[in-house]
Amino acid sequence: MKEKQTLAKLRQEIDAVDDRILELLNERAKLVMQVGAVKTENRSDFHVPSREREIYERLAAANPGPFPAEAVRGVFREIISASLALEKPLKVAFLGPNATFSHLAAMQHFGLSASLSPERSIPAVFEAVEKGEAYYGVVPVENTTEGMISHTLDMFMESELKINAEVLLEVSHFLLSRTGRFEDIKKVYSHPQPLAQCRKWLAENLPNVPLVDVASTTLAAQIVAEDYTAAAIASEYASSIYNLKIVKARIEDQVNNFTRFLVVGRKMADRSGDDKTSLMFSVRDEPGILHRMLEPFAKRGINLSKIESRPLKKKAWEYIFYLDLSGHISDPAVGEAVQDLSTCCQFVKVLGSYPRARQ
Ligand SMILES: O=C(O)C(=O)C[C@]1(C(=O)O)C=C[C@@H](O)C=C1
Repeated sequence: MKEKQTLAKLRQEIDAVDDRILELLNERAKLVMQVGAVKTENRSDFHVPSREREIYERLAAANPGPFPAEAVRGVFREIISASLALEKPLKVAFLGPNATFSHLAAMQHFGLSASLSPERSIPAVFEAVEKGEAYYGVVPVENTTEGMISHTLDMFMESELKINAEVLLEVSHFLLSRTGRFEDIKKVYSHPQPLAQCRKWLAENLPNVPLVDVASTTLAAQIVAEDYTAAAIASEYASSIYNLKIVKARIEDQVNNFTRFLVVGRKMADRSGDDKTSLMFSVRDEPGILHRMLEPFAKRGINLSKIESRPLKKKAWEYIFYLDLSGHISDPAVGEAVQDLSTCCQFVKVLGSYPRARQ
């Protein structure tokens, strides 16, 4: 009896707090709608990643607890996502179909109030944004075990879209089937990337079972939903959508398997104070060129976090380099270094400056 009374009293207090939270959420929503009206008048961007970063960081620093720090970010991501939808519903294209890791990355970045639309391929995501059918696009660009996803990098050769944000997602692969039993598995379906990322585990645990490449982890889950003798490697989220059992969780060979996604848009993102810039440039294959290329950055103490080269398909012995560096293109040192770089290159293209992702 005593317990019942205590719980009832505490729940009453929780209800009162919830009412206050709701009132404050509406007060906030009204302010955001005023921001939306100002932006409509001035034709400014509704989505401002640098402002969102500022909000998350200010609240993380101000949070006295015991409400967990990671949860503060999740709660505010949804508040901001819903607020932004009040200003203007944000359409975001991603590499589909639904339930792929790009879908999870888009949900992680834009929250559940954004209108997310699956596209068939990486070029189709770029095209949707270029044509204005979507405001942003989300595509994978590299994985910690498998390296760069060259399809995405190659898109920047022709496209004028800019990188507006990066999203880091811990990718965990699940072996899924209808029965959930190891002994029933006669075939394993997945996209080539997850198959590669689970190569060792598959060789040790299912050595004689054929592996079948399909276009996406979602397609693999769909096939397996109809076939009791097959298993799929897909996300945990796919198991709930396609009603599959988990045969084995987390079968990736390397723990801490992260995939990096890019958010592309038509404009350059504002400076947030902790940014990265991505560049692409081409040079002739001649002695000392690598040294000359890196000097403008070393001279100014600019940190380079990635350098990748790919042969230029149209011309033999010429290379395209992709470079990620610390700083925003509007920082004087970064701007000058890029200017210097252009004197020893055939061409330089700034792919975007964007807030550094937090893990
Ligand atoms: O401050 C703004 O520019 C807003 O539009 C408001 C708001 C928010 O909810 O706080 C919403 C969307 C933006 O991406 C950033 C912040």
